[in-house]
Amino acid sequence: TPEMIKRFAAREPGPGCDQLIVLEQSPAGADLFMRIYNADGSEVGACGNAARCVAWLIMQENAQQTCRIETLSGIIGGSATSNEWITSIDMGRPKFDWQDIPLAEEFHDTRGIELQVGPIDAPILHTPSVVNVGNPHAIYWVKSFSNYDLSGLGPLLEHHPLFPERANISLAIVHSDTHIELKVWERGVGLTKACGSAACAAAVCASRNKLTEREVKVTLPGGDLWITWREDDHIIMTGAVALDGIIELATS
Ligand SMILES: N[C@@H](CCC[C@H](N)C(=O)O)C(=O)O
Repeated sequence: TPEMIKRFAAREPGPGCDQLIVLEQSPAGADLFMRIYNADGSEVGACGNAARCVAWLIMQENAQQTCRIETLSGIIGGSATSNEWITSIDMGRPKFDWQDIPLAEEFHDTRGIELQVGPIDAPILHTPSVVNVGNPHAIYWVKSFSNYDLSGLGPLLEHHPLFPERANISLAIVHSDTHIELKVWERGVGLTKACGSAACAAAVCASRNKLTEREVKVTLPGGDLWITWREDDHIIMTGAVALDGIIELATS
């Protein structure tokens, strides 16, 4: 139940988690169905970091080089790399239409929508890019993080009436045409150290806005991810998997 998930995910007394992942048999014949619950108990369609971890587990346990994971938003594919601890996920295609994100109002150009924070003539944040990569994201482009209190602004934007299904909110700094740095307020969670789907969302929006190449490194407080938006429109996320947290959980 949502109450049980909230208790399990609570950071106090801890260790807690951002998401609780439940693995089931896949009705569509993939290796598994991955059910994703946020810390607030809500069920959602995508989680890049969980996908990487679950793909790693499937491939290690079955000595496979690839795998298929069904989620509420479709089937995504995992593949092993030459490094045992680095996994790639094909996160599928981004959706940019306002109905698909979804937004409550029609916007033709989702590269930058009218959603500002602060006074009309001197907004603190403005013109976020929006995209759905299995879940909804809004990305504000900023020069530095120090002027913004994401823990204060995040909840307001997550619950803004423009987002009928709420949204994940990111602040993104474009350091170069191959490097983005990200801070994320996750829907149903709060500030996070890492968000794979936000990294994908920021990468495709940056490239769509001609701020970066189609292949970028995305730095989050918890580490780096490498995102490639392929010419066939699929987003490939590559990053590390570690077991330390799992060992800690299992023995405590
Ligand atoms: N909070 C997100 C789902 C989880 C995102 C995740 N941590 C990731 O790595 O992508 C949502 O509600 O959409």
